[in-house]
Amino acid sequence: MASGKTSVGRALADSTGWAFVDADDVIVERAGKPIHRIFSEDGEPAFRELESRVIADLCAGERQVIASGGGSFVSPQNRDVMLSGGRVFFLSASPTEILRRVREEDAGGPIRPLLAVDDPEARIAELLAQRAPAYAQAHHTVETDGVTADGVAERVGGMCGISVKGSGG
Ligand SMILES: Nc1ncnc2c1ncn2[C@@H]1O[C@H](COP(=O)(O)OP(=O)(O)O)[C@@H](O)[C@H]1O
Ligand SMILES: O=C(O)C1=C[C@@H](OP(=O)(O)O)[C@@H](O)[C@H](O)C1
Repeated sequence: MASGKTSVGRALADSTGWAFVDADDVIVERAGKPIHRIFSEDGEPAFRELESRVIADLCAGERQVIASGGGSFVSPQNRDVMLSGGRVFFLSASPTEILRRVREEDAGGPIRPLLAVDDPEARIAELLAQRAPAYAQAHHTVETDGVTADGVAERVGGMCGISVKGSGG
């Protein structure tokens, strides 16, 4: 969540001419409702099922940068599809930084469903701890605290031999 997948993914896509696809956007399109309503009306298991179908469909494509929701890499099935379909980057951020970014982004809108709790920072820390073994299986991990989104894109691009346009940091 708010690790910079969309910002970084778009910058990489712009620099390569590849398509940028946000898996959450495809989920919303297919469900015909926003993520917070999928969670509240259909439940998290229904969201995860739809997410798996979307990940499988997207990973069958080529020449694209895919940003997928922070929970998508937890499922072993999704992980296999993603790891065999391309290069997987885990963008890491601390709970404090994630909460700062989420608050800035979600100001006035519905909070991400998994963070609609009394202590969202503790919840983020808990989710990161639970998911750490899964995230450790990504091909690469990039720390993003204290680095701008452009700076992260430049680092990821560098690891792929891509010069990222317009990076300022
Ligand atoms: N490295 C970064 N440093 C500071 N803010 C960032 C960084 N990456 C993303 N952001 C900001 O955090 C918010 C979430 O970023 P986004 O790219 O949508 O993340 P994700 O797709 O992982 O949820 C946005 O407001 C974005 O501008
Ligand atoms: O971490 C998660 O389980 C989720 C992260 C969200 O995506 P972002 O990582 O883009 O916020 C979205 O898929 C959904 O709210 C569940």
